Amino acid sequence: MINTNIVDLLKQRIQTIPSEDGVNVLVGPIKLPVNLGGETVTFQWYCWLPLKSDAARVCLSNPDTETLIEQLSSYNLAEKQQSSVLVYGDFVYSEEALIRMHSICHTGDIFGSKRCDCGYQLEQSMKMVVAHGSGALFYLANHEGRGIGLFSKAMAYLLQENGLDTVEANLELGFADDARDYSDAIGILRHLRQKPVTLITNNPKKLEALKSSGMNVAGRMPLWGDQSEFNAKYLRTKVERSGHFGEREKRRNLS
Ligand SMILES: Nc1nc2c(ncn2[C@@H]2O[C@H](COP(=O)(O)OP(=O)(O)OP(=O)(O)O)[C@@H](O)[C@H]2O)c(=O)[nH]1
Repeated sequence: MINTNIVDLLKQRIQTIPSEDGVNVLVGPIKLPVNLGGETVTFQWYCWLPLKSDAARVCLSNPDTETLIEQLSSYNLAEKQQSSVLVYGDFVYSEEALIRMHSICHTGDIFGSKRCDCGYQLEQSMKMVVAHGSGALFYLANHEGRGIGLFSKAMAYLLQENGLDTVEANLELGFADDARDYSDAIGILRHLRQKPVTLITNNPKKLEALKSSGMNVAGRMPLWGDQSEFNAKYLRTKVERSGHFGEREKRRNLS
């Protein structure tokens, strides 16, 4: 039996959002002051928990906070990763908002690896959202290595050290070049905002996923930078083999 005060406190910030194959339980907003290039910027942070099949059925038939809290410890969540989103400004009502769907990169985002441009893109896109005045950064935790997972990415790196490019390495290990799915994140985005969004990306697949969901996409903002001898081949492969928009392709206004 959970203390009723605890349940009352949490239930105001917990929502259940139907997804393609279950539900996403969204918790937030939570005030999050962030050090962004030496300045403290306050975001509103939300985290979501995808529940599929049985767990989703239980949650849908009995969507109360007490049941959720009781079941939490059985989900073994520290062994899995949950995605989250940092929201900035008047996200519901602002006429324009910048969105970044950032795929987790343990090596680039946490260690600052220069083999890719992920760490740079993460910090830069947060700065862009803040400078714009309204937007959101989705941090997608089930996207590591374009969906192959961290351990497999480590194996892919070894293959790349022996001459394979990013696409070839993924394929040789039996994966698709890009196995990422955006549907849960898009469901959360649509829950948080209906007005148009501009997506920060060089990846046409992200843009297409958002547009085909019915989301109102006003345009695209490119994000290139932090190029070095260490990531030159990686960046070239993105454009030449994965179909990313090149650096010289102008930002697109889709409206
Ligand atoms: N398999 C694999 N994944 C990588 C490698 N380097 C970075 N990644 C992953 O690639 C993902 C980022 O994808 P990118 O193709 O760099 O960029 P994108 O997200 O498709 O496009 P942008 O929105 O323009 O950044 C992250 O999940 C990284 O972990 C690599 O060498 N091999």
